[in-house]
Amino acid sequence: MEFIDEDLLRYSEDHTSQESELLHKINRQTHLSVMKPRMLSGHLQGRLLSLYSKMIQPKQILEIGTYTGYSALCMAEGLQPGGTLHTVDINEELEERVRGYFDESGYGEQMKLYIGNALEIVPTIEAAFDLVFIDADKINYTRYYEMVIDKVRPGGYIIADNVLWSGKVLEKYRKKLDEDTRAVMDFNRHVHEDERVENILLPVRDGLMIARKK
Ligand SMILES: C[S@@+](CC[C@H](N)C(=O)[O-])C[C@H]1O[C@@H](n2cnc3c(N)ncnc32)[C@H](O)[C@@H]1O
Repeated sequence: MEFIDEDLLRYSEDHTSQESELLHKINRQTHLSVMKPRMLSGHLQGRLLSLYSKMIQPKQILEIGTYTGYSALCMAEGLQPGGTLHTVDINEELEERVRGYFDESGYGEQMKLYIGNALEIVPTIEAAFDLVFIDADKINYTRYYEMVIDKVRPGGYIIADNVLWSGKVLEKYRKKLDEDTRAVMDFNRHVHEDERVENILLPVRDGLMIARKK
C-alpha cells in the first residue's frame, strides 16, 4: 500500500537532493538482480537518513539489516572523521556485493560489515552508539531495541523502519493479524511507552519510528 499519492511522491523526489551516482547504481542493480528490492530504503528515505546523520554527526553508528548497503552508505555521509559504521546482515550471499560497494564509496575504512545473526553479533560490538538504525526481521524489533538501548549514549537516536508495516498496523488495512504485524504493533507500543526515550512515529514511506534517548 502506498501512503502518499504517486504524483506527490514523484514531486517530492524531484524536489529532493539527488542520490550520489554510487547510490543510484546500488538502487538500480538491487532492482535488477537482488531478491525483494522493495526492502531498499530508496531515494527519499535515503536522503532523510543522510540528513539526520549529518545533523547528529555520529561517531558510532549501528545498523541492523544491511541488505545491499544503501541505507548504510546514506548514514555514513554524516559520520565524523575517524567514526565507524557497524552494519550486520544474516545473508552471506550479499557480502561480496556490499563489500564492493563500501570499497567504491570512499567510506570503506569506516564501514564494518558483520555477517551473521544480529541477535548474536550485536551484543559483541563494544561501542557507545550515537545512531542506531533497526531494519531487519520485524519479529525481533523489540529484542533489538532492548539489546541496544543501554549502548546508546544519552542524546543518541534509534530509528526503526517499516513501523507502519504497509498499513497493517490498522485493522481496516489488515486481512489477518499475523506475527510480524503483531511484532510491529508491540514494538511501536513499547517504544511509545518507554520513559527512557522521547519518540515520534514519522509517516514517511513505510513509517519510521524515531526515538531519542533522554
Ligand atoms: C529491509 S532489509 C534492510 C534494508 C537496508 N537497511 C536498506 O534500507 O537498504 C532487511 C535485511 O535484514 C536482514 N536480516 C533479517 N534477519 C536478520 C537477522 N536476524 N540478523 C541480521 N540480519 C537480518 C535481511 O537479510 C535483509 O537483508
